[in-house]
Amino acid sequence: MAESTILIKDAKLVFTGETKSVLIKDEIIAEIDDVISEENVDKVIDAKGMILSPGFVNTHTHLSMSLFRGLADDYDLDSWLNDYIWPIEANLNENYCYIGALLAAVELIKSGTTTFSDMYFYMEDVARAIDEAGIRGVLSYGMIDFADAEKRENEFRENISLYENCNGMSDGKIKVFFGPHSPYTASKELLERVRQEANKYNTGIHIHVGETQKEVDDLVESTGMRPFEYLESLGLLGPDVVAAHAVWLSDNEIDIIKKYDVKISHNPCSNMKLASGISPVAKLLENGICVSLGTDGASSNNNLDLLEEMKFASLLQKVDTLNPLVLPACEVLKMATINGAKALGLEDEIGSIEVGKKADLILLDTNSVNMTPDSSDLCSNVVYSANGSNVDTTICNGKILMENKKLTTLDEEEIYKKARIAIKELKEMN
Ligand SMILES: O=c1[nH]cnc2c1ncn2[C@@H]1O[C@H](CO)[C@@H](O)[C@H]1O
Ligand SMILES: [Zn+2]
Repeated sequence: MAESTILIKDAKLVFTGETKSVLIKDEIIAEIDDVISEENVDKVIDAKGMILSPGFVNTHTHLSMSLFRGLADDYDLDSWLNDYIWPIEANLNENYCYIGALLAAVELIKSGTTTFSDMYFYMEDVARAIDEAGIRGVLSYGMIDFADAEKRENEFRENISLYENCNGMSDGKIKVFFGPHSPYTASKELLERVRQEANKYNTGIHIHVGETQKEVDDLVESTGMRPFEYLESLGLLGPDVVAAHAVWLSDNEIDIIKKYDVKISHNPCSNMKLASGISPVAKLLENGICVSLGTDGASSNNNLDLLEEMKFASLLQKVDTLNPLVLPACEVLKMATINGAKALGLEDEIGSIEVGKKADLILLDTNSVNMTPDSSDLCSNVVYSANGSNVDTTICNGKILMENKKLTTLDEEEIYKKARIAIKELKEMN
Protein backbone atom coordinates (compact mmCIF):
# COMPACT_ATOMS: atom_id res chain seq x y z
CA MET A 1 0.00 0.00 0.00
CA ALA A 2 1.23 3.46 -0.83
CA GLU A 3 2.21 5.71 1.99
CA SER A 4 -0.30 8.29 3.09
CA THR A 5 0.98 11.77 3.86
CA ILE A 6 -0.45 14.76 5.69
CA LEU A 7 1.20 18.17 5.73
CA ILE A 8 0.35 20.53 8.59
CA LYS A 9 1.39 23.88 7.20
CA ASP A 10 2.58 26.92 9.17
CA ALA A 11 1.47 26.01 12.69
CA LYS A 12 2.83 27.66 15.82
CA LEU A 13 4.58 25.09 18.02
CA VAL A 14 3.22 25.41 21.53
CA PHE A 15 6.44 25.07 23.51
CA THR A 16 8.70 27.26 21.35
CA GLY A 17 6.32 29.63 19.56
CA GLU A 18 8.11 28.98 16.24
CA THR A 19 6.06 28.68 13.07
CA LYS A 20 6.79 25.33 11.42
CA SER A 21 5.33 22.81 9.04
CA VAL A 22 5.06 19.16 9.98
CA LEU A 23 4.94 16.26 7.55
CA ILE A 24 3.24 13.07 8.68
CA LYS A 25 3.94 9.85 6.79
CA ASP A 26 1.53 7.10 7.72
CA GLU A 27 1.53 7.14 11.53
CA ILE A 28 4.89 8.90 12.01
CA ILE A 29 6.11 12.50 12.24
CA ALA A 30 8.55 12.42 9.31
CA GLU A 31 9.74 16.01 9.07
CA ILE A 32 9.51 19.34 10.88
CA ASP A 33 10.76 22.36 8.96
CA ASP A 34 10.17 26.02 8.13
CA VAL A 35 8.91 25.10 4.68
CA ILE A 36 7.95 21.66 3.38
CA SER A 37 6.91 21.07 -0.22
CA GLU A 38 3.26 20.23 -0.85
CA GLU A 39 4.17 18.13 -3.83
CA ASN A 40 2.85 14.58 -3.69
CA VAL A 41 1.26 15.25 -0.29
CA ASP A 42 -2.16 13.59 0.04
CA LYS A 43 -3.63 16.13 2.41
CA VAL A 44 -2.63 19.66 3.37
CA ILE A 45 -3.94 21.29 6.54
CA ASP A 46 -3.51 25.05 6.53
CA ALA A 47 -2.68 25.72 10.17
CA LYS A 48 -1.90 29.40 9.90
CA GLY A 49 -2.81 31.05 13.21
CA MET A 50 -3.24 27.72 14.95
CA ILE A 51 -1.26 26.30 17.85
CA LEU A 52 0.19 22.82 17.41
CA SER A 53 0.47 20.74 20.58
CA PRO A 54 1.17 17.11 21.30
CA GLY A 55 -2.16 15.33 21.89
CA PHE A 56 -2.99 15.26 25.59
CA VAL A 57 -2.52 12.13 27.72
CA ASN A 58 -5.13 11.42 30.42
CA THR A 59 -3.52 8.93 32.78
CA HIS A 60 -6.51 8.12 34.95
CA THR A 61 -10.10 7.78 33.87
CA HIS A 62 -13.09 5.46 33.71
CA LEU A 63 -14.53 6.06 30.23
CA SER A 64 -17.82 4.22 30.57
CA MET A 65 -18.66 6.27 33.68
CA SER A 66 -19.53 9.12 31.31
CA LEU A 67 -23.01 7.60 31.46
CA PHE A 68 -23.10 8.61 35.13
CA ARG A 69 -22.34 12.28 34.53
CA GLY A 70 -24.28 14.28 37.11
CA LEU A 71 -25.77 11.17 38.64
CA ALA A 72 -24.37 11.58 42.15
CA ASP A 73 -22.94 15.03 42.80
CA ASP A 74 -21.68 16.50 46.04
CA TYR A 75 -20.83 13.39 48.05
CA ASP A 76 -17.52 12.27 49.45
CA LEU A 77 -15.80 9.26 47.89
CA ASP A 78 -17.07 6.77 50.42
CA SER A 79 -20.72 7.71 50.06
CA TRP A 80 -20.42 8.32 46.30
CA LEU A 81 -19.09 4.79 45.73
CA ASN A 82 -21.08 2.81 48.27
CA ASP A 83 -24.46 4.53 48.08
CA TYR A 84 -24.65 5.56 44.41
CA ILE A 85 -22.00 4.28 42.02
CA TRP A 86 -21.50 0.65 43.02
CA PRO A 87 -25.27 -0.01 43.11
CA ILE A 88 -25.78 1.30 39.57
CA GLU A 89 -22.57 -0.37 38.31
CA ALA A 90 -24.05 -3.71 39.38
CA ASN A 91 -26.42 -3.42 36.39
CA LEU A 92 -23.80 -2.60 33.77
CA ASN A 93 -23.35 -4.88 30.79
CA GLU A 94 -21.31 -5.07 27.58
CA ASN A 95 -23.56 -2.72 25.68
CA TYR A 96 -23.75 -0.01 28.32
CA CYS A 97 -19.99 0.02 28.78
CA TYR A 98 -19.49 0.16 25.03
CA ILE A 99 -21.83 3.14 24.67
CA GLY A 100 -20.33 4.90 27.68
CA ALA A 101 -16.87 4.48 26.19
CA LEU A 102 -18.03 5.86 22.83
CA LEU A 103 -19.52 8.87 24.59
CA ALA A 104 -16.24 9.41 26.40
CA ALA A 105 -14.27 8.99 23.18
CA VAL A 106 -16.28 11.78 21.54
CA GLU A 107 -15.37 14.06 24.42
CA LEU A 108 -11.70 13.06 24.44
CA ILE A 109 -11.28 13.68 20.71
CA LYS A 110 -13.14 16.99 20.88
CA SER A 111 -11.00 18.26 23.74
CA GLY A 112 -7.66 17.16 22.30
CA THR A 113 -6.88 14.01 24.27
CA THR A 114 -5.33 11.32 22.08
CA THR A 115 -4.25 8.85 24.79
CA PHE A 116 -5.96 7.75 27.98
CA SER A 117 -5.51 5.13 30.69
CA ASP A 118 -8.73 3.46 31.79
CA MET A 119 -9.70 1.11 34.59
CA TYR A 120 -13.17 -0.37 34.46
CA PHE A 121 -15.39 -3.33 33.59
CA TYR A 122 -16.36 -4.97 30.26
CA MET A 123 -13.08 -3.69 28.95
CA GLU A 124 -13.19 -5.69 25.73
CA ASP A 125 -16.22 -3.63 24.80
CA VAL A 126 -14.35 -0.49 25.75
CA ALA A 127 -11.55 -1.70 23.43
CA ARG A 128 -14.08 -2.14 20.63
CA ALA A 129 -15.33 1.44 21.12
CA ILE A 130 -11.80 2.83 21.20
CA ASP A 131 -10.81 0.91 18.11
CA GLU A 132 -13.71 2.56 16.25
CA ALA A 133 -12.83 5.98 17.67
CA GLY A 134 -9.16 5.66 16.66
CA ILE A 135 -7.58 6.95 19.87
CA ARG A 136 -4.78 5.38 21.87
CA GLY A 137 -5.49 3.74 25.21
CA VAL A 138 -4.13 1.69 28.05
CA LEU A 139 -6.88 -0.52 29.41
CA SER A 140 -7.06 -2.33 32.71
CA TYR A 141 -9.77 -4.33 34.39
CA GLY A 142 -10.66 -2.89 37.82
CA MET A 143 -9.87 -5.83 40.11
CA ILE A 144 -11.74 -5.93 43.42
CA ASP A 145 -11.82 -9.08 45.59
CA PHE A 146 -12.69 -7.84 49.08
CA ALA A 147 -10.57 -10.79 50.30
CA ASP A 148 -12.79 -13.39 48.61
CA ALA A 149 -10.60 -16.06 46.99
CA GLU A 150 -13.14 -17.07 44.38
CA LYS A 151 -13.74 -13.47 43.36
CA ARG A 152 -9.96 -13.03 43.16
CA GLU A 153 -9.63 -15.86 40.65
CA ASN A 154 -12.33 -14.29 38.55
CA GLU A 155 -10.61 -10.90 38.60
CA PHE A 156 -7.33 -12.40 37.35
CA ARG A 157 -9.18 -14.33 34.67
CA GLU A 158 -10.79 -11.10 33.49
CA ASN A 159 -7.62 -9.00 33.41
CA ILE A 160 -5.53 -11.76 31.83
CA SER A 161 -8.06 -12.51 29.12
CA LEU A 162 -8.28 -8.76 28.44
CA TYR A 163 -4.51 -8.80 28.01
CA GLU A 164 -4.58 -11.81 25.76
CA ASN A 165 -7.41 -10.53 23.58
CA CYS A 166 -6.64 -6.83 23.38
CA ASN A 167 -2.99 -6.01 24.08
CA GLY A 168 -1.52 -4.71 20.81
CA MET A 169 -4.94 -4.29 19.20
CA SER A 170 -5.79 -1.35 16.93
CA ASP A 171 -2.35 -1.24 15.21
CA GLY A 172 -0.71 -1.32 18.63
CA LYS A 173 -2.67 1.70 19.91
CA ILE A 174 -4.32 -0.40 22.62
CA LYS A 175 -2.23 -1.76 25.48
CA VAL A 176 -3.34 -3.62 28.57
CA PHE A 177 -2.21 -3.08 32.19
CA PHE A 178 -3.31 -4.79 35.39
CA GLY A 179 -5.86 -2.74 37.38
CA PRO A 180 -6.03 -3.62 41.09
CA HIS A 181 -8.60 -1.06 42.20
CA SER A 182 -7.01 0.10 45.48
CA PRO A 183 -5.43 -1.06 48.73
CA TYR A 184 -8.88 -0.98 50.41
CA THR A 185 -10.77 -3.10 47.87
CA ALA A 186 -8.02 -5.50 46.80
CA SER A 187 -6.56 -7.99 49.28
CA LYS A 188 -2.90 -8.48 50.08
CA GLU A 189 -3.00 -11.74 48.10
CA LEU A 190 -4.43 -9.98 45.07
CA LEU A 191 -1.87 -7.19 45.20
CA GLU A 192 1.04 -9.63 45.57
CA ARG A 193 -0.11 -11.67 42.63
CA VAL A 194 -0.62 -8.56 40.49
CA ARG A 195 3.09 -7.88 40.71
CA GLN A 196 3.89 -11.43 39.59
CA GLU A 197 1.47 -11.28 36.67
CA ALA A 198 2.64 -7.81 35.61
CA ASN A 199 6.21 -9.14 35.50
CA LYS A 200 5.13 -12.25 33.65
CA TYR A 201 3.25 -10.27 31.00
CA ASN A 202 5.82 -7.47 31.06
CA THR A 203 3.18 -4.79 31.51
CA GLY A 204 2.18 -2.04 33.95
CA ILE A 205 -0.11 -1.57 36.93
CA HIS A 206 -2.83 1.06 37.36
CA ILE A 207 -4.15 1.57 40.91
CA HIS A 208 -5.91 4.18 43.10
CA VAL A 209 -3.71 5.03 46.12
CA GLY A 210 -3.93 7.46 49.04
CA GLU A 211 -7.05 9.21 47.81
CA THR A 212 -8.77 10.03 51.12
CA GLN A 213 -7.82 10.47 54.72
CA LYS A 214 -10.19 7.64 55.56
CA GLU A 215 -8.26 5.26 53.32
CA VAL A 216 -5.04 6.12 55.16
CA ASP A 217 -6.59 5.92 58.64
CA ASP A 218 -8.26 2.56 57.95
CA LEU A 219 -5.08 1.04 56.56
CA VAL A 220 -2.92 2.36 59.40
CA GLU A 221 -5.41 0.82 61.81
CA SER A 222 -5.42 -2.59 60.12
CA THR A 223 -1.76 -2.87 59.08
CA GLY A 224 0.17 -0.15 60.90
CA MET A 225 1.26 1.15 57.49
CA ARG A 226 0.25 4.01 55.21
CA PRO A 227 -0.82 3.11 51.64
CA PHE A 228 2.54 3.45 49.85
CA GLU A 229 4.35 1.79 52.78
CA TYR A 230 1.91 -1.10 52.58
CA LEU A 231 2.31 -1.47 48.81
CA GLU A 232 6.09 -1.39 49.23
CA SER A 233 5.87 -4.16 51.83
CA LEU A 234 3.93 -6.30 49.33
CA GLY A 235 6.54 -5.75 46.62
CA LEU A 236 4.05 -4.11 44.29
CA LEU A 237 5.84 -0.83 43.59
CA GLY A 238 8.04 -0.11 40.59
CA PRO A 239 8.48 2.29 37.65
CA ASP A 240 5.62 0.54 35.83
CA VAL A 241 3.06 1.54 38.49
CA VAL A 242 0.69 4.46 37.85
CA ALA A 243 -0.80 5.51 41.17
CA ALA A 244 -3.89 7.66 40.79
CA HIS A 245 -4.61 10.46 43.28
CA ALA A 246 -1.78 10.19 45.88
CA VAL A 247 -3.43 12.94 47.89
CA TRP A 248 -2.52 11.99 51.45
CA LEU A 249 1.24 11.46 51.55
CA SER A 250 3.75 11.43 54.38
CA ASP A 251 7.36 12.43 53.74
CA ASN A 252 8.28 8.76 53.97
CA GLU A 253 5.75 7.92 51.26
CA ILE A 254 7.18 10.64 49.00
CA ASP A 255 10.60 9.02 49.51
CA ILE A 256 9.12 5.63 48.62
CA ILE A 257 7.45 6.99 45.45
CA LYS A 258 10.79 8.48 44.45
CA LYS A 259 12.80 5.39 45.29
CA TYR A 260 10.63 3.09 43.14
CA ASP A 261 10.05 5.71 40.44
CA VAL A 262 6.29 5.23 40.81
CA LYS A 263 4.35 7.44 38.40
CA ILE A 264 1.64 9.67 39.87
CA SER A 265 -1.61 10.58 38.14
CA HIS A 266 -2.92 13.79 39.67
CA ASN A 267 -6.68 14.35 39.37
CA PRO A 268 -7.37 17.79 40.86
CA CYS A 269 -11.02 18.17 39.81
CA SER A 270 -12.08 14.82 41.22
CA ASN A 271 -10.11 15.47 44.40
CA MET A 272 -11.81 18.82 44.84
CA LYS A 273 -15.29 17.65 43.91
CA LEU A 274 -15.25 14.64 46.26
CA ALA A 275 -13.58 16.86 48.88
CA SER A 276 -10.75 14.33 49.10
CA GLY A 277 -7.94 16.81 49.64
CA ILE A 278 -4.99 18.42 47.86
CA SER A 279 -2.11 16.32 46.55
CA PRO A 280 1.29 17.91 47.31
CA VAL A 281 2.11 18.10 43.61
CA ALA A 282 4.54 21.02 43.80
CA LYS A 283 6.57 19.04 46.34
CA LEU A 284 6.41 15.84 44.25
CA LEU A 285 7.69 17.71 41.20
CA GLU A 286 10.45 19.33 43.28
CA ASN A 287 11.50 15.83 44.22
CA GLY A 288 11.81 14.87 40.56
CA ILE A 289 8.76 12.58 40.66
CA CYS A 290 6.89 12.09 37.37
CA VAL A 291 3.43 13.59 37.89
CA SER A 292 0.92 13.36 35.04
CA LEU A 293 -2.74 14.39 34.88
CA GLY A 294 -6.01 12.51 34.89
CA THR A 295 -9.64 13.54 34.92
CA ASP A 296 -10.96 10.47 36.74
CA GLY A 297 -14.42 9.46 35.47
CA ALA A 298 -16.99 11.98 34.29
CA SER A 299 -19.07 11.14 37.33
CA SER A 300 -16.61 12.79 39.72
CA ASN A 301 -15.34 15.62 37.54
CA ASN A 302 -17.84 16.06 35.60
CA ASN A 303 -16.08 16.16 32.23
CA LEU A 304 -13.01 14.72 30.53
CA ASP A 305 -11.49 18.01 29.39
CA LEU A 306 -7.77 17.94 30.16
CA LEU A 307 -7.45 21.62 29.32
CA GLU A 308 -9.67 22.37 32.29
CA GLU A 309 -7.73 19.87 34.40
CA MET A 310 -4.45 21.61 33.56
CA LYS A 311 -5.74 24.96 34.71
CA PHE A 312 -7.15 23.53 37.95
CA ALA A 313 -3.90 21.66 38.61
CA SER A 314 -1.91 24.85 38.35
CA LEU A 315 -4.29 27.08 40.31
CA LEU A 316 -4.83 24.57 43.09
CA GLN A 317 -1.09 24.29 43.78
CA LYS A 318 -0.66 28.06 43.69
CA VAL A 319 -3.37 28.64 46.26
CA ASP A 320 -2.30 25.68 48.38
CA THR A 321 1.33 26.81 48.59
CA LEU A 322 0.48 30.53 48.40
CA ASN A 323 3.18 30.71 45.75
CA PRO A 324 2.14 31.91 42.28
CA LEU A 325 5.36 30.59 40.77
CA VAL A 326 4.59 26.89 41.22
CA LEU A 327 3.26 24.88 38.28
CA PRO A 328 3.70 27.47 35.52
CA ALA A 329 1.81 26.83 32.29
CA CYS A 330 4.65 25.12 30.46
CA GLU A 331 5.29 22.68 33.28
CA VAL A 332 1.59 21.80 33.48
CA LEU A 333 1.42 21.23 29.74
CA LYS A 334 4.35 18.83 30.09
CA MET A 335 2.44 16.99 32.81
CA ALA A 336 -0.45 16.55 30.36
CA THR A 337 1.80 15.39 27.50
CA ILE A 338 5.30 13.97 27.98
CA ASN A 339 4.82 13.04 31.66
CA GLY A 340 1.65 11.18 30.72
CA ALA A 341 3.58 9.35 28.02
CA LYS A 342 6.28 8.42 30.55
CA ALA A 343 3.71 7.20 33.04
CA LEU A 344 2.32 4.79 30.48
CA GLY A 345 5.74 3.66 29.21
CA LEU A 346 5.06 5.36 25.87
CA GLU A 347 7.64 8.18 25.95
CA ASP A 348 9.53 6.75 22.96
CA GLU A 349 6.34 6.84 20.90
CA ILE A 350 4.28 9.86 21.94
CA GLY A 351 4.09 12.94 24.21
CA SER A 352 6.12 15.43 22.14
CA ILE A 353 6.42 16.81 18.62
CA GLU A 354 9.57 15.12 17.38
CA VAL A 355 10.62 13.45 14.16
CA GLY A 356 10.24 9.68 14.48
CA LYS A 357 7.46 9.83 17.07
CA LYS A 358 3.89 8.79 16.38
CA ALA A 359 1.78 11.62 14.98
CA ASP A 360 -0.53 12.28 17.95
CA LEU A 361 -1.08 15.98 17.42
CA ILE A 362 -3.74 18.61 17.94
CA LEU A 363 -4.38 22.07 16.58
CA LEU A 364 -6.01 24.79 18.66
CA ASP A 365 -7.73 27.63 16.90
CA THR A 366 -6.56 31.00 18.20
CA ASN A 367 -9.20 32.95 16.30
CA SER A 368 -11.69 32.90 19.16
CA VAL A 369 -12.34 35.40 21.90
CA ASN A 370 -10.71 33.54 24.78
CA MET A 371 -7.55 33.01 22.72
CA THR A 372 -7.17 36.64 21.62
CA PRO A 373 -4.59 38.09 21.81
CA ASP A 374 -1.80 35.47 21.81
CA SER A 375 0.42 35.58 24.82
CA SER A 376 4.14 35.60 24.05
CA ASP A 377 4.03 32.26 25.83
CA LEU A 378 1.63 29.99 23.96
CA CYS A 379 1.57 27.54 26.89
CA SER A 380 -0.17 30.32 28.80
CA ASN A 381 -2.92 30.53 26.15
CA VAL A 382 -3.37 26.77 26.20
CA VAL A 383 -3.27 26.18 29.96
CA TYR A 384 -4.87 29.32 31.37
CA SER A 385 -7.20 30.54 28.58
CA ALA A 386 -8.23 27.61 26.42
CA ASN A 387 -10.96 25.07 26.91
CA GLY A 388 -11.81 21.94 24.97
CA SER A 389 -13.91 23.79 22.43
CA ASN A 390 -10.83 25.60 21.12
CA VAL A 391 -9.50 22.33 19.73
CA ASP A 392 -9.95 22.39 15.95
CA THR A 393 -8.11 19.28 14.77
CA THR A 394 -7.17 16.02 16.46
CA ILE A 395 -4.80 13.52 14.89
CA CYS A 396 -3.90 10.17 16.45
CA ASN A 397 -1.37 7.74 14.97
CA GLY A 398 -1.35 9.83 11.78
CA LYS A 399 -5.10 9.59 11.35
CA ILE A 400 -7.36 12.64 11.43
CA LEU A 401 -10.09 12.04 14.03
CA MET A 402 -11.44 15.59 13.97
CA GLU A 403 -10.98 18.40 11.46
CA ASN A 404 -12.61 21.86 11.62
CA LYS A 405 -14.26 20.60 14.83
CA LYS A 406 -16.03 17.79 12.93
CA LEU A 407 -15.48 14.21 13.99
CA THR A 408 -14.44 11.81 11.26
CA THR A 409 -14.73 8.42 12.97
CA LEU A 410 -17.76 8.75 15.26
CA ASP A 411 -21.37 9.84 14.80
CA GLU A 412 -21.83 12.01 17.86
CA GLU A 413 -25.59 12.59 17.57
CA GLU A 414 -26.19 8.87 17.35
CA ILE A 415 -23.96 8.27 20.38
CA TYR A 416 -25.75 10.94 22.46
CA LYS A 417 -29.07 9.29 21.66
CA LYS A 418 -27.84 5.85 22.70
CA ALA A 419 -26.23 7.23 25.85
CA ARG A 420 -29.48 8.90 26.93
CA ILE A 421 -31.35 5.64 26.47
CA ALA A 422 -28.66 3.66 28.31
CA ILE A 423 -28.72 5.84 31.43
CA LYS A 424 -32.52 5.90 31.43
CA GLU A 425 -32.59 2.09 31.40
CA LEU A 426 -29.92 1.85 34.08
CA LYS A 427 -31.81 4.22 36.37
CA GLU A 428 -35.00 2.25 35.91
CA MET A 429 -33.23 -0.95 36.96
CA ASN A 430 -31.70 0.72 40.00
O1 LIG B 1 -11.81 8.22 42.39
C1 LIG B 1 -12.15 7.04 42.52
N1 LIG B 1 -11.75 6.34 43.61
C2 LIG B 1 -12.07 5.05 43.80
N2 LIG B 1 -12.82 4.36 42.95
C3 LIG B 1 -13.25 5.00 41.86
C4 LIG B 1 -12.94 6.33 41.58
N3 LIG B 1 -13.50 6.66 40.41
C5 LIG B 1 -14.14 5.57 39.97
N4 LIG B 1 -13.99 4.56 40.84
C6 LIG B 1 -14.49 3.19 40.75
O2 LIG B 1 -13.42 2.35 40.40
C7 LIG B 1 -13.92 1.20 39.76
C8 LIG B 1 -13.13 1.08 38.48
O3 LIG B 1 -12.82 -0.18 38.15
C9 LIG B 1 -15.39 1.44 39.54
O4 LIG B 1 -16.14 0.75 40.51
C10 LIG B 1 -15.50 2.93 39.69
O5 LIG B 1 -16.78 3.38 40.08
ZN1 LIG C 1 -10.64 6.73 39.58
